[in-house]
Amino acid sequence: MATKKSVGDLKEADLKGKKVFVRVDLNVPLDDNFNITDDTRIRAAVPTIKYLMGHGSKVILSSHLGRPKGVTPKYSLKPLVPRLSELLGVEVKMANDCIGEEVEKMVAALPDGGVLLLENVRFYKEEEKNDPEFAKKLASLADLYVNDAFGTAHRAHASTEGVAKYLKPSVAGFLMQKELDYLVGAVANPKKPFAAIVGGSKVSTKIGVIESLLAKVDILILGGGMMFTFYKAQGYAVGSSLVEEDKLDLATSLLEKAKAKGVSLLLPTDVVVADKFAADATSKVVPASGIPDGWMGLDIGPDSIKTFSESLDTTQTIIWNGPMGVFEFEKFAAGTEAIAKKLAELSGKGVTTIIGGGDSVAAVEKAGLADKMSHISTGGGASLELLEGKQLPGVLALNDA
Ligand SMILES: Nc1ncnc2c1ncn2[C@@H]1O[C@H](COP(=O)(O)OP(=O)(O)O)[C@@H](O)[C@H]1O
Ligand SMILES: O=C(OP(=O)(O)O)[C@H](O)COP(=O)(O)O
Repeated sequence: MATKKSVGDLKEADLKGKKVFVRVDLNVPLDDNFNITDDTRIRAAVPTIKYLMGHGSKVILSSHLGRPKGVTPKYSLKPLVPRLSELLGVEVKMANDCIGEEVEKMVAALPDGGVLLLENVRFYKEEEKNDPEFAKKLASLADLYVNDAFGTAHRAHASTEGVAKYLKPSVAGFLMQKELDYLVGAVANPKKPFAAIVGGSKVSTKIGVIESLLAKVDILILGGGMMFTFYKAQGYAVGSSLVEEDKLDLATSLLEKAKAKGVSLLLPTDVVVADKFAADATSKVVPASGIPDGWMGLDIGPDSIKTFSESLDTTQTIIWNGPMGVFEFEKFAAGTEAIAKKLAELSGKGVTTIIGGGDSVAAVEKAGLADKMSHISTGGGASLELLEGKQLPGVLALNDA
């Protein structure tokens, strides 16, 4: 992917007094009372917005929230205004729509350095259809386009892709740039030795990532639910653990590929097994080759934690995608927590540690270690696609540097 022009490359004259359409990903979790339960994505959007405010731009913020079908009050962006205002230190104005006359009036009334938040762009079905007329209407509100919505960059929607056709320049925001620097840059040119840790529930959702990383890493550590498909492929009994029967051949071929490429592939040597899939299940540690009938593996065991930690001690760059066990249950969270702690410790020693979105981020946050890592991605699906080596439409649409 060619390097994209960044908001930091624009000159004072490009920004002062200009109306800037900024696509951000403010798709944050809200509880039943509309309280924000995790404001990471709002905080991550702040540097670009503050930069534009500081350069005298009129900032028009656009985002989606959830997956509404038409106008759905539950998915309004209004509950985000107080937190956004607090973080930006200004009173953010809120529009009741994202296009139309009312919105145009509000944009016209914005002072230099002012911020207007448009209502959920997915209230229009045209957004996800990437309808050109709708994209034109969004574009007509502004003079230039900044895309800082990394979490939605894998979607070719009107506000993430279409709008770039009608606004020049179209540039990347600071968050977008940081995500690409780590998830593309650091992975393509890592300080070596380079290790990848891949976990999560299924092999099928991670095949692309494993294959793509096999070409780059020195060490590949596999854990989580997917490990049992690899065990079974090697002839081990797996009890009632999660197995994808139709992926056994694929698991064998991935093991062979790793060997051929000289990648040190580590599978857990011991497993925490449970008598049922529940938080209060009876559990015990068994060797990988000794999973009893009727028991299911829900975490990696202490020997595996030790072996994985020792091999990570030798590395300079680590990327992690997918938990080591069912970390949502306290009893089976030890493996994931230990890996999170190890990465935090190694970050402190100068190792580059990258957490590739999704549940691994939730696990690191649960362990209170988020601020210790080199980079935590704000995108689940988007980071997965990047790690698979795919191009993101929201990035492709931007002007080259
Ligand atoms: N041994 C296991 N058996 C069943 N599910 C597991 C196991 N280990 C991890 N998981 C589950 O995998 C899920 C995360 O998988 P995935 O979505 O692939 O990860 P990520 O979101 O990080 O990419 C978690 O909900 C976790 O409980
Ligand atoms: O939360 C998001 O995706 P993620 O859960 O994969 O990180 C993004 O805001 C994209 O949302 P979408 O998957 O409804 O297009």
